[in-house]
Amino acid sequence: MTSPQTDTNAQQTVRVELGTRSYDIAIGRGLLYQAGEKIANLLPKARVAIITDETVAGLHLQALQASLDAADVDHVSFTIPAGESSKRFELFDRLCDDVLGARLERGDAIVALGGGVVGDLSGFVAASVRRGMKFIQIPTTLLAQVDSSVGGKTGINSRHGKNLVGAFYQPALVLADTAVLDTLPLRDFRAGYAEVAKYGLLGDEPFFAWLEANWQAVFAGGPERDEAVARSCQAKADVVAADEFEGGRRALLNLGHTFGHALESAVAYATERLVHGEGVSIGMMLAHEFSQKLGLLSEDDVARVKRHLLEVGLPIRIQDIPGQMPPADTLLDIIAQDKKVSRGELTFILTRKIGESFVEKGVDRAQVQEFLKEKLDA
Ligand SMILES: NC(=O)c1ccc[n+]([C@@H]2O[C@H](COP(=O)([O-])OP(=O)(O)OC[C@H]3O[C@@H](n4cnc5c(N)ncnc54)[C@H](O)[C@@H]3O)[C@@H](O)[C@H]2O)c1
Ligand SMILES: O=C(O)C(=O)C[C@@H](O)[C@H](O)[C@H](O)COP(=O)(O)O
Ligand SMILES: [Zn+2]
Repeated sequence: MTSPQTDTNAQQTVRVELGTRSYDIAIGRGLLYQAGEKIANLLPKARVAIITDETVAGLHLQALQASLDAADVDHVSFTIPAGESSKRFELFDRLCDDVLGARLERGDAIVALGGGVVGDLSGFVAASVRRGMKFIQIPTTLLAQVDSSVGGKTGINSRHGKNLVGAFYQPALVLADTAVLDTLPLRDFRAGYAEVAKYGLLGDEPFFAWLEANWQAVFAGGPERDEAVARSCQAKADVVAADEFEGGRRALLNLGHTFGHALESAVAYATERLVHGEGVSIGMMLAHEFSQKLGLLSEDDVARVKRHLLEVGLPIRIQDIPGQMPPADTLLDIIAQDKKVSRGELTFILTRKIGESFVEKGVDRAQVQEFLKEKLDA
């Protein structure tokens, strides 16, 4: 595994190695103010369409616009409503029309300023308009800085399930200004932390142990937060460089998502009930408990995962989601639409030990159904 590089301003860089499509993830406080200069250097004379959401626009859009002005970069801005329900076809359609209406060319750039919703939707617009424009991510949530801005998965949700329409499309640059996380509500910070913990759980027990010892400092800000972001980005960059299109190992990044996505879909992406990172937290707990049920994982490891997710304030049970949940059969039907399904067979990310997850194909539906029933009745 490579390590993040640190420069004299305490900014760190992680490189995603993908041949001619390689790119840097810059991490550090204050990067938003350098965005104009960095974009002008990377894409001289390019025009920029900023896509953001209403909440982020009120907090951080002006700083980005001022930085682009200072670097003489011409820009337009488009704003979408905040929240998961914006990851839908109507907004994709509207944004494509907005970008084409502004007469941006293929060599111009879409800049996603926001969380994973803005990033996933804007990336799909960038992949589609003129068959591919330049794309830059400026992630403003913890989740987007450690996960969604890296690796090129873009797309929208469908009534058939989560992220079912989209494209692999890599950004040309990621600028993660960790100072913008100071305005993030605690609920969204926690949700992003679930994806941070995921990297430890899926493949790096020492990182999980480091999080157990340092999570309070990560939540408080300061150097531990930046370190958690950089280590997470490095973990994701390594996996993506090895398996960009999820032929095998990349599916490990889906730990907790087979259950989690079904839960998000079951609540119709209503973020007042469940946000993605919360679904991942419950899904990771379920994946570890399911691994134990299959005789793969020890009770002690399950208890350790549970203790940490609980101490940071994340939900771990389906019953933690407010309101009525559908029965096991319905959840199983949703899981059957998961993108990892192959020839009708279910795939899950299971675990032998903390930090040793693996991809299991051909998981027996009856066992999943029985497990979900037990969990819903518990
Ligand atoms: N492409 C990928 O690899 C990938 C990885 C993980 C998750 N995702 C997707 O990401 C989405 C979840 O992303 P998210 O958790 O960032 O949600 P989000 O984009 O909805 O952001 C959460 C909330 O935080 C607000 N917000 C954003 N930045 C802020 C800031 N700095 N200060 C104050 N408020 C701010 C937003 O307006 C929103 O209300 C899901 O759709 C999920 O499927 C994609
Ligand atoms: O980048 C990946 O690969 C991931 O699986 C990261 C996940 O955290 C993320 O939620 C992703 O969007 C899920 O991918 P999907 O293919 O299951 O939609
Ligand atoms: Zn995720």
